[in-house]
Amino acid sequence: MPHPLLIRPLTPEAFAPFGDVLEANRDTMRLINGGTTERFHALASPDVVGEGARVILNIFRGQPRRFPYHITMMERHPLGSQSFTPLSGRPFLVAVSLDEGGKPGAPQVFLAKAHQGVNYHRNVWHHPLMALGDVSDFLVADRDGPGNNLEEVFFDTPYLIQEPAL
Ligand SMILES: NC(=O)N[C@@H](O)C(=O)O
Ligand code: NI
Repeated sequence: MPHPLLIRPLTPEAFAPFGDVLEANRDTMRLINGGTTERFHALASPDVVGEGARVILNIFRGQPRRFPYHITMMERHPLGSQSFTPLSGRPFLVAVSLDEGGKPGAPQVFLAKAHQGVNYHRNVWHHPLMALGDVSDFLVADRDGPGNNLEEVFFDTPYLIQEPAL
């Protein structure tokens, strides 16, 4: 029987064990360009390791997930962080897990608003991109370079997510 999961609002505090929330946080704001631009400075810092590693920027075009949705696996990137910033003006789902002896614990699911992105810290368990509603584009900063940067674990019993109330 799948384990049902609740969906929580995405906040910097709740997401802190897993990474950073990318949003126009006034505490980070500095006026630039003669006062014509607000710079929300250093919301996160990409982290890539290994000889020949580099930070790259990508666009991911995600198909919307259908519900009820089963989380059957989680992944992590041991060699680099990975961030997702929505470009299509729609919210999306974020699922992350604490590490339990090298395996992902129960997923924690957050609803990211259309103006919120996330930066998964290096080696943090997360579910692949979960777009909502329609095909959605995301700006993704992650790692390119040699070495295996993907570890996947499949759960014995899936977890169940019901359609989020948007
Ligand atoms: N595989 C890939 O590049 N995407 C995943 O890492 C993901 O988190 O969506
Ligand atoms: Ni990933």
